[in-house]
Amino acid sequence: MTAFGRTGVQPVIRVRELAMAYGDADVLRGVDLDIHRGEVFALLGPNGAGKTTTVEILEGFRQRSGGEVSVLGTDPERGGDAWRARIGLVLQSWRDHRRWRVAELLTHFATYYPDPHDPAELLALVGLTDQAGRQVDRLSGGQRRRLDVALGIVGRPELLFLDEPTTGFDPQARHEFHLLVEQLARDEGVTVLLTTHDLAEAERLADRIAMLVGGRIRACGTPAELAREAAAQAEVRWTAEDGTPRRERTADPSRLVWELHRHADGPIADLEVRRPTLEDTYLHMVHREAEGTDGADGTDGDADEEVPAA
Ligand SMILES: Nc1ncnc2c1ncn2[C@@H]1O[C@H](COP(=O)(O)OP(=O)(O)OP(=O)(O)O)[C@@H](O)[C@H]1O
Repeated sequence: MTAFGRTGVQPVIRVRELAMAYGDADVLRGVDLDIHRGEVFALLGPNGAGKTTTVEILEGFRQRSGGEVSVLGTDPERGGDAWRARIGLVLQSWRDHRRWRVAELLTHFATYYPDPHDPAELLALVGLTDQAGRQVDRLSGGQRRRLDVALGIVGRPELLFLDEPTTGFDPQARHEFHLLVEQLARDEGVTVLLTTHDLAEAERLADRIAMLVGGRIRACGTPAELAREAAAQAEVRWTAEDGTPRRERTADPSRLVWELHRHADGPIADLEVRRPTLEDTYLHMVHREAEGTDGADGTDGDADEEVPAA
């Protein structure tokens, strides 16, 4: 974990009390976020939680109902062409230019930007060199998505929005895409905001993860911090002295292991501690919200906090 939030540098994305209502329906009820330069940040949440709404507000495509938003130092509602050129979008629904050839399309998009990537180099980077002369509508789903990514980054954006980027990727393509995102963040300092339903992808790629549930950020931090905040329980497994397999869930596995050792005559057979996964944490958060047991007490993910409030 880097020292994001402690540098005093203006975050790339700063959101305070963001509210959004569609008619009578409150979708966002006071979202706070700080996302810093070079950070890969994942926004998770159940269907209909408001992830796309949030991202569209940040991209300047949707007008918010309330709150403050700054993206690259500008309110997206007032962002002009120069601001937009600093942002890359990889949307879910890009379906234009079917009859163009891959290299032609990328070269054409490059002309919109002052300092674009070299199209041939970019095709190599996303693994599409062999498809350079192919018509867009002859690409496979995964190849098409790689082209979407190439189009999203051709202008050397400082900030890249990735909306469910690897849907339809095979495992190899997904792996290569993850390497590409890591490279963009690490080598070029690109800030990435990713929405995904793939928890393994979020865990693999993101420096920090925010969980948007019930119109608020319910938790924000590294996967380990989220697990602590959710107090999701670890599972301890062992084989008892009479040979019976045992398992117990606990928030304090080291105490349980210590107790086991205190009462045992020798080593504990097959002892195993399984820490809560991001999926455990996520499901815990979503269930807590559904049951109305979340206090909504202001711990909603001020991303400046290195360790979220317990
Ligand atoms: N233009 C709109 N008019 C009215 N309601 C909308 C509009 N767009 C979204 N909504 C509603 O707002 C809520 C949030 O939608 P949004 O698409 O932001 O969720 P999401 O978290 O991106 O969901 P998913 O994971 O399914 O993509 C949903 O209940 C949706 O029906």
